Amino acid sequence: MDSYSVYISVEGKLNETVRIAPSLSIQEIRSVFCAAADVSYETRDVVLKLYRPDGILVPIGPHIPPNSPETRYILQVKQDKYLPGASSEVKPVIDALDAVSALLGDALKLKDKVDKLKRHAHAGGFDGAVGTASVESAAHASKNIPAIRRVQQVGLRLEETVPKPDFSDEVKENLKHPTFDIWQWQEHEMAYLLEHMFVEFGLIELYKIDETKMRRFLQCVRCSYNNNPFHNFRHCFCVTQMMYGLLHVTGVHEKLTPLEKLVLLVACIGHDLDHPGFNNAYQINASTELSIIYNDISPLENHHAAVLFTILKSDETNILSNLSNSEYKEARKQIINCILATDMARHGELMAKFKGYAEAGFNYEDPAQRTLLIQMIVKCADISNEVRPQHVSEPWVDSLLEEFFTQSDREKAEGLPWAPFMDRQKVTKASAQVGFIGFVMIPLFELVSKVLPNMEEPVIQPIRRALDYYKSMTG
Ligand SMILES: Nc1nc2c(ncn2[C@@H]2O[C@@H]3COP(=O)(O)O[C@H]3[C@H]2O)c(=O)[nH]1
Ligand SMILES: [Mg+2]
Ligand SMILES: [Zn+2]
Repeated sequence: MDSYSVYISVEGKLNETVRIAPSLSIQEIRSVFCAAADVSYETRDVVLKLYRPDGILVPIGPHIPPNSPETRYILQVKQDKYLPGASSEVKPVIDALDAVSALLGDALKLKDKVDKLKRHAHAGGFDGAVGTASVESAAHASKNIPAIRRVQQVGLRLEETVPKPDFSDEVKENLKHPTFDIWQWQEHEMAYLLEHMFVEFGLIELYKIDETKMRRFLQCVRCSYNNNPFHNFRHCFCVTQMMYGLLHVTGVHEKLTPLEKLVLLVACIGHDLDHPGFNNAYQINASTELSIIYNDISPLENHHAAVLFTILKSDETNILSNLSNSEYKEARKQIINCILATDMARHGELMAKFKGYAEAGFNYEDPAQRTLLIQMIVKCADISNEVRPQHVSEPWVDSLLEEFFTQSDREKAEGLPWAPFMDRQKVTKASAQVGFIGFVMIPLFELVSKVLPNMEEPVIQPIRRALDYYKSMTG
């Protein structure tokens, strides 16, 4: 198909004509629309919305339906801005974020205890140096962990509370599929779509979750994701939406208990909280505060779970406050299990265990097998970008490589070891994806499809198409 004109009106005022060729990449198509709207193009900060005259959203991709000057689409350009000043909703969120800071700052209180121990030990000839070093690092960490810096800035970063958008039935239905276009939504809209998932699973009613608490919780989560190229709030939304989509296309949501669905939602939402943009290998090799606090054992995943439960510890944002004690205990255990399972260092171990269960005939009656199943669903969702249509998934590869290259550049500059898959001299988009899809994604999704039905057409075939696409790029 040749290139064709698409007629648009920017924000309903300025008329423009853009030329679309199906050979353009999604980034090129977006940049053409940004140029028409006279805004600079940056994937992460700008959300483009294209509406038909009747108000229906048109997906921005290689197959925008042609129109005429009489049926112009309306282009809206949205930017997630953080306005100064606080609405009444903001204060409790700041309080909750303060709690994150206070909890991590608790490490400081340990210092007194260790100082006492040290005096005691010196009297007996014991050198307490090792203990002191780690506690000082923990104290140091409390000042340097990004969540705490953000707490100090949060007054400036929080957006005024925006009323809930009226999502159409079509949007609510699309949300249940892996084809959902995650680029069309601003951050507050993604937060409301997350809220909708709790509603749809009947969890708000069952667990008596207060609407205001839910919104504060999601706002607090949103503020506790960093603006990394890849590990940001939109990634959190993608993972949660894909988990929600997987439950629907496989029908497994009917086999899961409400508590398991609650666990899956909260775990996905919290799974990369406060990710610093540098992976566990960096944390460990650079002896960062996180690696010291967590003794090199999944430092990031432990931190994500700790930040999540700090947010949940504050009554203002505790969406689990009406669970019974035993339900809360179980939910907490399972959420932590799910988040810790996202450390790819444990990939082989979890795959082998699940393979054993799958080959023996998966037993839904066995609690250990159910736990592993929900961990595997979270793992699938976490690495699922290539399940999405190409125009949705491709920008994520650029973002991931940007984050990887920033890390390896820094490792080189700091004299630390770096991984070849993060090295800008060695990696291309195609080589990164051929390896990752072939060796990690396909084995994982095929294994899970031995237990969950109906994955072939909506989930596995798109992954195979992505593999073919990237293979064709390597020539
Ligand atoms: N090359 C490549 N790596 C990915 C992709 N999706 C996820 N990953 C990696 O898998 C990891 C899963 O956990 P993280 O989100 O911490 O970091 C992720 C990336 O390192 C992808 O599409 N391509
Ligand atoms: Mg992670
Ligand atoms: Zn993730």
